[in-house]
Amino acid sequence: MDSTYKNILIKAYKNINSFKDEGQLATYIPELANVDPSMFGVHMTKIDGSNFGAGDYLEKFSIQSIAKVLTLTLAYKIIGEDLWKRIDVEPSGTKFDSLLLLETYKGIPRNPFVNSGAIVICDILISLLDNAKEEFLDFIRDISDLPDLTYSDKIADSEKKTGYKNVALCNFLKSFGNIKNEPDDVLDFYFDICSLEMTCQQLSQTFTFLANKGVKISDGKKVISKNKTKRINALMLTCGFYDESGEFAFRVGLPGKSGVGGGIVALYPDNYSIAVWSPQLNKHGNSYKGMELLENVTTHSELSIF
Ligand SMILES: NC(=O)CC[C@H](N)C(=O)O
Repeated sequence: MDSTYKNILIKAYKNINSFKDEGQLATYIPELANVDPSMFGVHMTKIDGSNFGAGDYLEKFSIQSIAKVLTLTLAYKIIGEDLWKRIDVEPSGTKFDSLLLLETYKGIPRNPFVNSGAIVICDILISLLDNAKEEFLDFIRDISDLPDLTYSDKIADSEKKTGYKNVALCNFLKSFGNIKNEPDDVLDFYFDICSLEMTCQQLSQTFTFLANKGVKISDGKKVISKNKTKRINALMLTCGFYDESGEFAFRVGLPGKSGVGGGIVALYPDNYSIAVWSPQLNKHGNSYKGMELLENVTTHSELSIF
């Protein structure tokens, strides 16, 4: 990777690493409370394949809600625009697990990235595929060129034991007719996709297709059309950080997606994908240092979509 980018990443990493972390671990999923809170890594992959990482970028972590972009990609690829009959494309302005607007909008989630929207996507995939759990894994292994990617049973089981809010969301959606399968099956699949583990390097590599008009950078294979890529990126920009999506666009200026494991992935279309991990979260459930680092990178590189 060219030295300008490397230097920007190294400087940003060192700078933010010296900050006092103002975030907290996500303890509502018991297994996530066992993560070393001092972990901090970043990795960038450019669409020419060059890449560079700093800090703990080779450590695996739970990608949690970042997986929602990948389930959306697969469902959207298969059923196209019919998807939007069951999920809207508006920012929610609420926390990721809020029940509030579901009643107002009669069981239509505001967008695919709040938990309710991602649960509906899981339901859609279960209806479309013979074995959603295995076929989704095949899909992400294929788009990432990472055949070893897998779910963490430990994390999925931990969330299954305590995920009462998601159980409530799924049953509430079912009462409006927006869940077609058994809620238990849908929730099992939802907890599985949230338990996926990746390193920052693997995550930035996996997301390069969204920075490359829907095309894999390794072999030129189309993952999803240009138009659908535009829409997925638009959703990441407007809804990727829940009630902090405006703040992320304002400070960082890139489409991105966060997870309560402390990961964030962001894209600069036609240029690069970047993944950062620091497990301590701000009050909106987004990585505190992760956001600081990405703001530093786009400010010093003077490269953002705006
Ligand atoms: N924002 C997130 O990463 C939330 C995902 C988490 N599995 C949950 O449903 O609560």
